[in-house]
Amino acid sequence: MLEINDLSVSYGAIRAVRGVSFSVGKGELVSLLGANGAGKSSTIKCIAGALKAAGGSIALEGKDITTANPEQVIRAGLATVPETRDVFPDLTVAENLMLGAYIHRRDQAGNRQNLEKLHTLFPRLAERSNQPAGTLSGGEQQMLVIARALMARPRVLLLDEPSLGLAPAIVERIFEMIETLKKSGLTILLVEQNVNQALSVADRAYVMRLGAIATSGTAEEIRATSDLSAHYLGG
Ligand SMILES: Nc1ncnc2c1ncn2[C@@H]1O[C@H](COP(=O)(O)OP(=O)(O)OP(=O)(O)O)[C@@H](O)[C@H]1O
Repeated sequence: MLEINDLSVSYGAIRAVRGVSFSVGKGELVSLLGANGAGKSSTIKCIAGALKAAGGSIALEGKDITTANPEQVIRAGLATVPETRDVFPDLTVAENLMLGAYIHRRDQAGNRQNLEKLHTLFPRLAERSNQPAGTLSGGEQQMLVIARALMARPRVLLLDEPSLGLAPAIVERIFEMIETLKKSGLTILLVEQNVNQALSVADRAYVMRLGAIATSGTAEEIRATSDLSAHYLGG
């Protein structure tokens, strides 16, 4: 579904991502793990079209999207939920969701149908439809940005640190939703600092360290890797 080959990302002289390769199969949930500064967000931003690749390639369902801009990436079938979790605070929950459906704006019937489906998955958002998004709690805003990305009807979803700064009980609920999305057949790439939570839902994982893939395997293999903490602690 998603094939990253020898990807590099630079900020001027800083090489944040150095020849990273990985893949995500259809219906798979793959997690990208690693300590602060390992290069996870830079990788995600590059896939999403928000950063230019300095080298390598990105293919979605066999189609090259390496130089695609963010709108072209979404149109190709890949939506991203950035870690910044930014909602439009003065717009209502419903208006925020409709902005996610921008590329399908001529298909109002399809959008209504998709919105109904998402309201079943996120009942809290249905209850808060007419409330300004800025008044939602952190967990509700996270649900809103995930639902807004799903309004684009992607086949691949990129989630950047969905648990960041949320209380443990809310994190549990966010991960339950991620599992539900996976069961619906969605292909997911999940960037996380919360290793245990990520491995509890992931089929496979890649661990990044200093801009490169340090280790990879099934969730069980990664869990059993004795040097996982070393990757996190920089050992
Ligand atoms: N806009 C930028 N300008 C310069 N350097 C940057 C910029 N963004 C990131 N970097 C650097 O690139 C490297 C990788 O950062 P990145 O945010 O991709 O890591 P990360 O694994 O996502 O970390 P975190 O979990 O803290 O978000 C870091 O050394 C960081 O300082």
